Amino acid sequence: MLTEWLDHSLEGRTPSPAEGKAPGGRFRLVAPGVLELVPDVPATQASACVISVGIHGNETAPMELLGESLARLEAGMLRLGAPLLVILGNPEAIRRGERYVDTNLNRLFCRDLEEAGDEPDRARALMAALDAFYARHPDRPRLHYDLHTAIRGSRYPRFVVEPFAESPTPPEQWRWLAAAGIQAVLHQHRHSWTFSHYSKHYHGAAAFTLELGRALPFGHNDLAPLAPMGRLLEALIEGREPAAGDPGAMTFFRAEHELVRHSEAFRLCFPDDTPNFSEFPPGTPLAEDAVAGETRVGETPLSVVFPNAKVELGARAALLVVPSPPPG
Ligand SMILES: O=C(O)CCC(=O)N[C@@H](CCC(=O)O)C(=O)O
Ligand SMILES: [Zn+2]
Repeated sequence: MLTEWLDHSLEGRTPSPAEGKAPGGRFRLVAPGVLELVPDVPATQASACVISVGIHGNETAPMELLGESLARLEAGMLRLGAPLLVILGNPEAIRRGERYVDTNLNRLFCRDLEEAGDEPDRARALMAALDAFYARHPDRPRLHYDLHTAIRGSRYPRFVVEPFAESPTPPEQWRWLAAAGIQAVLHQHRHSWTFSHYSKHYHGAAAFTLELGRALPFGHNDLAPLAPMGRLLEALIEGREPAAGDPGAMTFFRAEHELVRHSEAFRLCFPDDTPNFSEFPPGTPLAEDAVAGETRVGETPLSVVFPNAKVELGARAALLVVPSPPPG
């Protein structure tokens, strides 16, 4: 049933049955593409965990990775030990194999959202599901891993974005992420209204956007480099303490500026396939925009992450980042 849930949700069918037993607990469908797993006996230290995939419809490796873990749970190779909310973010975009249908879902997770449309409606449904889930577990640590893949290659193929928020990230997260093969951490410098930011900002969750390689169609992903990440997800599902690695093995960055596309004529001054975290020396022209003019690197070298000249008007076209000391 758990593995069929992914397929049925993508086919737009309501999985049947909508609730039932799973090894160590039970499952229930909360909303289309939203599955709650409730352990019979949650481990004392277990977090209330949200794992989301497919917020962007063309980012398939996380769906395959999560599908493998759900299959192992269903087969009895894992035992549920933590309250878990599993989310398939944008089913219609996944069906089309596109990043989004009308607008980027991962910019809409704000309680003041007023826009109408399918993606705004989906954001409201996901925010409501997440609010209700965390409210059912008021005394547990909260965690949200929002799994993505990136459009371009990267000097660090596996990295996380730590959303900006008041609540500090618990230090064990750095050890878990290091053991899971994460190579770099990017600390956001301002509110970004992404799904992981929602959990951190409104619920104080330890929350990250995880970039797990490049976006490729279903069936073209090499999941081998993601095996340590799969082990982290499975430890969380079972309510076990995840393996700890050395955070010193990861490279830390913080965002310094954001390039925004203000006009149709916006263009980046470097090739489209420039890998994430490529560094540009002082004085390098980075972007030209009919409204904002030219952006150049100032006195400090800057590295570029998520460059994309074709974003919607008013949206982020790149993050400009600098190295930063490891936390703590
Ligand atoms: O590769 C790209 O340009 C985009 C990959 C992606 O979807 N990244 C997320 C990052 C979210 C964050 O800033 O936390 C996004 O753009 O939504
Ligand atoms: Zn994405």
